[in-house]
Amino acid sequence: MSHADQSVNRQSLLAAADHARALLDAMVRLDEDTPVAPELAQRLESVLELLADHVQPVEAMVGGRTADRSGPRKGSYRDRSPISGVLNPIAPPVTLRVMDDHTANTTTTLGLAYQGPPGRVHGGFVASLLDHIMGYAAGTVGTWIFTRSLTVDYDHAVPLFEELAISARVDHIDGRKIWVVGEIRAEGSVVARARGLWLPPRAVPKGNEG
Ligand SMILES: CCCCCCCC(=O)SCCNC(=O)CCNC(=O)[C@H](O)C(C)(C)COP(=O)(O)OP(=O)(O)OC[C@H]1O[C@@H](n2cnc3c(N)ncnc32)[C@H](O)[C@@H]1OP(=O)(O)O
Repeated sequence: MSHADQSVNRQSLLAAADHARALLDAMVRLDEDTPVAPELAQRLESVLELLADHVQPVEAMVGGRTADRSGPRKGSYRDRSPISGVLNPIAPPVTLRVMDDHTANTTTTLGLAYQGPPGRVHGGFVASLLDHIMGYAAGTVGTWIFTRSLTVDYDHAVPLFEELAISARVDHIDGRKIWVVGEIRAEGSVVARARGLWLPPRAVPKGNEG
């Protein structure tokens, strides 16, 4: 495939992911008595049939550099992230900014697919957002790092349909331990805060030393 074709294909994939996001939103808002339910199920089934021969084997997709390379593996691991992956429809629209000063931030607006209590973002997703952005801040210190501990304070309701500003910074480093703080703001006010510990594994997984 030529570069031009690759670029067109990429744009089509991004558009498809956006449609899938819109579909998730429509699914959670559907009237349960809708007469289009049978046609909806049928059309989605035919979309899945279209994709059947084009999805990569899971073995090739699991992990980053630890992935089984025996099958084809095209595309970025980060594009498939459930929090910021542009090709993962469960990821909300998020553009990450990771800075040299060991900080990371983003903004996003969440719809009904992320609802916990009425009108509020689900607490587990609040924690996921913080974990992810804080993980990227920690990732400016070391490549192979994992969340070891995360404590979230839900100070106020995190609203749906309003722009959220999520930010994180490395607070301090103590040997292997990378301590990170993060927060979510809505209309300029802090609505959730977190503190967490990120650590590299004691040994880098075999085959990932480079
Ligand atoms: C590119 C995309 C980035 C997005 C990132 C998103 C974040 C993620 O999803 S990460 C996935 C979730 N996390 C995981 O799967 C991690 C699972 N855990 C592990 O693999 C291991 O526990 C690992 C590698 C983190 C740490 O292993 P290990 O070093 O053996 O842990 P452990 O010995 O228990 O703790 C290390 C140190 O931290 C200390 N510590 C652990 N927990 C705490 C805590 N809550 N408070 C204070 N200290 C603590 C321990 O006391 C120990 O201290 P010391 O070394 O001084 O004795």
